[in-house]
Amino acid sequence: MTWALSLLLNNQHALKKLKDELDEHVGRERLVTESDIGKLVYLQAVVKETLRLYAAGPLSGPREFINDCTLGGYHIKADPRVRSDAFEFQPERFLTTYKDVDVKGQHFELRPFGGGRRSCRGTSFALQMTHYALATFLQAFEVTAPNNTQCFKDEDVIVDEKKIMKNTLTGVREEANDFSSVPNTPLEGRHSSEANNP
Ligand code: HEM
Repeated sequence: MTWALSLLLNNQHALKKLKDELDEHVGRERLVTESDIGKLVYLQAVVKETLRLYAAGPLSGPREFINDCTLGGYHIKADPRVRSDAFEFQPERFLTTYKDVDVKGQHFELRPFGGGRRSCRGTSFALQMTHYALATFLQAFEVTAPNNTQCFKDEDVIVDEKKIMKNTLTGVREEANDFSSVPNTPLEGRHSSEANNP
């Protein structure tokens, strides 16, 4: 969830596309439900692309091919040109070139949940919850980068993993929570702020 949000904030076009999809398929009169997820194909692509870039549990052993090699009869090139955009956040790849690739262990190029008999038992639950929580959060809140403008490369939102781990483990929050301006219901807040600026 953290990586998905930071990637979306650093790629505002993707954030807009995701919010447009929510507006189109769910609207603003009700909150998204789990039964909407199937229609939200861009949301699914965003989650896949996040899992591709930042595998939450790289337990199967992260690997990097720094030299050309042959493995099990397959020749593997250490050439970044094989997939030049590998480090780019491009959810669209899962709607086009890689549209049939899923994350459930059947496709060897993307296995954030592992594969085979010891693959993750929580795959379906984790995906359902990630889609649902991300969709609900984005539908209900306007998220912006700290400077409240579009992020550009030199001022990207940086996720400090060590700080997140420390805060998660100790339950510490960096900033004091000020809920005074939080509306009663998230959707109400979104509507009222937009009512002033239609
Ligand atoms: C995005 C969230 C998650 C990711 C990326 C993830 C990833 C993984 C990975 C890579 C493995 C090792 C698979 C292997 O050795 O081949 C694993 C194992 C496992 N995961 Fe997850 N997991 C997630 C969420 C969950 C959740 C929510 C649950 C339970 C509700 C869960 C339960 C398990 C269990 C029980 C195993 C051990 C399976 C075994 O060894 O037989 N995981 N997970």
